[in-house]
Amino acid sequence: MPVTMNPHYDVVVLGGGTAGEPAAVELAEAGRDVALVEGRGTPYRAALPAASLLHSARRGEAWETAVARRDELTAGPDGAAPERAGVTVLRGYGRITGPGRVTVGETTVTCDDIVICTGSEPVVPGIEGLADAPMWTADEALAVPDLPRRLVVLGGGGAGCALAQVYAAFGSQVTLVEQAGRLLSAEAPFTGEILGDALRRMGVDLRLGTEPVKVERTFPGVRLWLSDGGALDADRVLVAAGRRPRTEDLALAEAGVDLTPGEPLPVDEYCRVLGVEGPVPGLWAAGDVTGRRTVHAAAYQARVAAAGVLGKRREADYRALPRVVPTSPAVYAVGVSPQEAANAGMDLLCAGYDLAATTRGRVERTGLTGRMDGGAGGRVELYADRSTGLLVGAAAVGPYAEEWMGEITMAIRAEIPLAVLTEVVHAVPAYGEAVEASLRELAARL
Ligand SMILES: Cc1cc2nc3c(=O)[nH]c(=O)nc-3n(C[C@H](O)[C@H](O)[C@H](O)COP(=O)(O)OP(=O)(O)OC[C@H]3O[C@@H](n4cnc5c(N)ncnc54)[C@H](O)[C@@H]3O)c2cc1C
Ligand SMILES: NC(=O)c1ccc[n+]([C@@H]2O[C@H](COP(=O)([O-])OP(=O)(O)OC[C@H]3O[C@@H](n4cnc5c(N)ncnc54)[C@H](O)[C@@H]3O)[C@@H](O)[C@H]2O)c1
Repeated sequence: MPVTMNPHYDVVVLGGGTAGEPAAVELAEAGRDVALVEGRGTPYRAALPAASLLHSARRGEAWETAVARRDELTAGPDGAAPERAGVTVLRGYGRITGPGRVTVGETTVTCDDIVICTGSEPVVPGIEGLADAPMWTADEALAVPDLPRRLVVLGGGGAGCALAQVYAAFGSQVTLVEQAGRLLSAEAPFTGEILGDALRRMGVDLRLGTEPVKVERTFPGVRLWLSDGGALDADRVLVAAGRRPRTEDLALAEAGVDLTPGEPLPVDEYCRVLGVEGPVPGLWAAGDVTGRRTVHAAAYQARVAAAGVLGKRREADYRALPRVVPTSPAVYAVGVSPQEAANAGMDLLCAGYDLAATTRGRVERTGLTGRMDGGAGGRVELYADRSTGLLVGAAAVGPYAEEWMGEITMAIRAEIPLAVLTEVVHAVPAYGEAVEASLRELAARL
């Protein structure tokens, strides 16, 4: 009887989302024989449909037009990029079944290197009755055409705020329930305050410092009882209560990797997976599965891991990774947050400036009745480490803050001295005026 050989690849990339697809393409373009294992028909890209709906809302499009635009964007046109680069795409959920061995359905393949890019999955809180209620996670909401009349959004992190704004902009009556006392609780408090103001102006009912304790189906809708004694009636609940790394298909105990369900896969600065005895040869990871939580972090780690597979030593540097909520106004944060600095015992110097005091702010705040954020305020805050005199973090809220805060990202990453930064001249009218004023204040106080 002939012996059937398992197909062998140089590299198997597990998961073809934001991290996996570019990793596979880069490795194939460098001449490696690559298989990409993807569980879904089309790879998952939550940021894209959410940003598309927010863009449509800003343009004042009808819901049906917005959904059509979202679906067109999510489906293509780059769906075939891996195949074009010569990657073999294996459809189905893959499992690591041994060192250098991946099984997809009935097929087992072997390889020299595995790059794990399995992403994350939504956390659904174990609230009594929630599982039986009409409920979406963000993944489901971003794939269906429905526009609920009354929607409860559970969670006031980036995803909850963005989705609350989407549905409120298209006419749903939205209530957002956040267990912490403020929105975006990991970021500087002013960010959640200004964004909350914008959401309230759009009609979103914010319930902060409370959480559902029980959920009951009330055909055709749902009733939620809150810990503060209140109750809410809605047609649907959208759960945006966080995500956890997806690691259940990774049988890594044999490789000496100590995995706790729901916890990130440990990696070093080269994106090598860490076992109890150090980096595991031939095992790499990138994206949400490592505990990073943004598109750009996933793409960055994918490049670092691909370089490692190709034998180049590229070290990841996370000091200036941006965090973005692309709402109106947008929230942007980079580097150390005030909370992180306090936890680390860092002596943080803070300087800030309101956008309303800039020329552009004064111009734009006149006659705002038709704008989606209703003219909510905006602000920049910059953070320096007093002991080094260097910028270590920043936060901003304002129209397209993610665009005009790029220079601060660069300044943190390149460790540009404040004495140089304060000599940079910004055009007027532009929100860079607020950045310039904050830099001068920091420099004066050092
Ligand atoms: C509502 C929402 C909005 C967001 N908005 C933004 C934003 O504006 N900006 C931003 O930077 N980030 C945003 N994010 C976060 C961003 O989507 C993620 O950080 C990013 O997608 C992570 O990329 P990844 O490749 O690690 O995982 P994913 O993109 O989740 O890809 C993982 C892929 O692996 C596949 N997979 C999983 N397990 C297996 C397996 N065993 N076998 C085969 N395939 C498998 C999945 O099907 C999936 O396609 C948002 C997230 C959400 C939920
Ligand atoms: N624009 C975006 O939406 C955006 C942008 C960048 C990254 N992301 C990423 O997407 C992922 C998902 O975002 P997210 O906002 O769901 O996660 P998150 O962890 O940022 O926020 C979840 C929020 O839900 C709250 N919460 C949890 N359980 C609750 C309960 N039972 N009742 C009330 N509130 C509860 C938490 O207190 C927290 O504020 C994150 O990893 C995030 O970094 C999103």
